[in-house]
Amino acid sequence: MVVVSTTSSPPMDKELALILYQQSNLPPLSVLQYQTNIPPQFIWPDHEKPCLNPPELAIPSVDMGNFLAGGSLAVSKACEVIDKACRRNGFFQVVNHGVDAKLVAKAHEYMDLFFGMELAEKQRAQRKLGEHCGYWSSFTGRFTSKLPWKETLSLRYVDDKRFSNGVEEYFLNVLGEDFRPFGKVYQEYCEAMNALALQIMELLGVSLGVGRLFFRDFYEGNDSIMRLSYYPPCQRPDLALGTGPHCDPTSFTILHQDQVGGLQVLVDEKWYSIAPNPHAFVVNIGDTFMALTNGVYKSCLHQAVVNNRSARKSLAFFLCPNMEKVVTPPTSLVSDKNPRLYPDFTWANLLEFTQKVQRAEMKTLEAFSSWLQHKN
Ligand SMILES: C=C1C[C@]23C[C@H]1CC[C@H]2[C@]1(C)CCC[C@@](C)(C(=O)O)[C@H]1[C@@H]3C(=O)O
Ligand SMILES: O=C(O)CCC(=O)C(=O)O
Ligand SMILES: [Fe+2]
Repeated sequence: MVVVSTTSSPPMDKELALILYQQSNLPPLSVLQYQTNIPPQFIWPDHEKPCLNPPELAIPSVDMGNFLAGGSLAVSKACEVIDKACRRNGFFQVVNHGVDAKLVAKAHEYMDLFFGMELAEKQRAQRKLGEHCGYWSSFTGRFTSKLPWKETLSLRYVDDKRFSNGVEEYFLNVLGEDFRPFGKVYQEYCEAMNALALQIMELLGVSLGVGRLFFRDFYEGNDSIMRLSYYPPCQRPDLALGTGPHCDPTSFTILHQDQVGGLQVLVDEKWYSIAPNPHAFVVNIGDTFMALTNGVYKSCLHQAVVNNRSARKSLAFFLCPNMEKVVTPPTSLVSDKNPRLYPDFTWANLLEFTQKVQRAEMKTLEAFSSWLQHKN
């Protein structure tokens, strides 16, 4: 069933509307954003309906400036904050991170340009079924219910000299020479995120007592995902969700959200919002790192809500291990008292699970573990 209210929509090319209707039964969000009658595919069940005005989370801040300056007292202070946050819910933010504010601003600017393009142009980078990179929007996706109110562009970033210009080349190969400036900005942004991610890994190694280089080395050659998310306004933010409740299946995420706000996290069964801070990156532990620490550091349920006033953007760098690396916790984190919680796996296994078997939601790690054990 399609619910199309024609009252407040801007005009749309009739031929395009027809093609889209035939393909998916859903008009694109550029049309739906004006409608109060939203298609049922976007309406989330009652127990997952968005919480619109939750209290703000007092998110712990880690000053990377002190760490970068190299003082050992500063490192142990930062690690104390990280350890406490990661044992509890896996969310903290980093400030004085050394990433150029102009680069972050450019990355947002180019998102406006990309998502503002004609649909057919964006679809030249269409993400294929079962793959995790490319342009994606709900009406072209693999799901039919609990659709997220967003469009995304996901890019693969590999920390390997052999793919040193991989992001830039993606734009050139898929979208053409005119997109070189996009490629350059996101190449540079991914490199900055990778450098920051490896620094945070050093802090995580110290805070878990496994040594400063343990995780840093593990994530060398990482095969990560850079995702640009664009959330158009929605006339029924009480019914729809930009990104539904989930734990990131990845290792950790470094997120920059714009000033609009919409990121929420579930702590002790209650939703809290994470206020935008243009100078900070929000970091959250994902399921892969939770497994790598044998459950000591937690991944935590979060979501992104939408609003009826303005579009929202976020830039997420999902750090992932190299596809071949076996995710197995260091021996110091396993004992009779703390037996293994998850089987050994590779990121290739978990990625396959989220792309071909079950969408990442709540309890993905448990579902994945039993799928893997039955598969082998
Ligand atoms: C490997 C991934 C799958 C998702 C993108 C990255 C990391 C986060 C995952 C995701 C965002 C979790 C919520 C559901 C999802 C389908 C989405 O809303 O986009 C997930 C991504 C995905 O499967 O594409
Ligand atoms: O856009 C956001 O603020 C968060 C999105 C998110 O959690 C994700 O893409 O995994
Ligand atoms: Fe997430």
